Amino acid sequence: MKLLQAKGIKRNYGSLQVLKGIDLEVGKGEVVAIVGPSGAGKSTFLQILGTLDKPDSGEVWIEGVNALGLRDKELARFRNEKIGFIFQFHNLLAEFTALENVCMPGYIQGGKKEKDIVSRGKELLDLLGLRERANHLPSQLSGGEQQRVAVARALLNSPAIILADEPSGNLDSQNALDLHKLFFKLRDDFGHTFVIVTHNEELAEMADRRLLMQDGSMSE
Ligand SMILES: Nc1ncnc2c1ncn2[C@@H]1O[C@H](COP(=O)(O)OP(=O)(O)OP(=O)(O)O)[C@@H](O)[C@H]1O
Repeated sequence: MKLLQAKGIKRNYGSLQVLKGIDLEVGKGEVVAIVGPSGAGKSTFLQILGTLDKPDSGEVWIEGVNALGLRDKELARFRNEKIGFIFQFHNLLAEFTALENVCMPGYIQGGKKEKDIVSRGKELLDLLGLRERANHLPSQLSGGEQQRVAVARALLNSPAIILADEPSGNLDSQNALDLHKLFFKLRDDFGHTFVIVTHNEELAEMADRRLLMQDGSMSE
């Protein structure tokens, strides 16, 4: 059983056929990059994989669960537990510290002890070289640090898969390279699995698979 399976994903916006029946299988510990021209539907596809958007037809299976078959509340819980998201703009909450932002998916999940959530949050900040930044607000962090906080947040619940949409799109080349290396370290050391939409060719070349999205279809 593959960790993630998307089958026959179709999505239209009005008369525009953005996704024309896309299949994708991702195994545990794989790093998959999706590239393609602007407007090709990469973000739309990633949103569907992340269960944030529903396709017009098709299926998304994660760890053997038919995600689109879940009801709203179950789906929200499943998403928070199984999927980590990293966006181009980190989307950190401005009024919360780095540590509080990282812990947020743990609080949302419910049923976890605050002490355990905080210790996991601190462990992740340590791992990502942000120990000294735990009590800083996002505005007090550099762009690279903010994005590493977002990575730590994505990892808090030890998700099955991490979906990243242009994660280095807002970073200078050195910070981008550092972030890319971090993804591979997280894969090598902990077996994390990534699907990354990117315009960054260097990252796409580093990935185990580079998929091209074009004209509503995807090819290797
Ligand atoms: N909510 C929406 N309503 C109508 N059309 C949309 C909507 N969202 C996306 N589209 C259209 O669907 C197409 C695919 O958009 P999408 O953002 O998935 O592309 P992309 O490949 O991620 O592009 P980019 O590389 O520029 O981010 C585009 O033509 C876009 O205009």
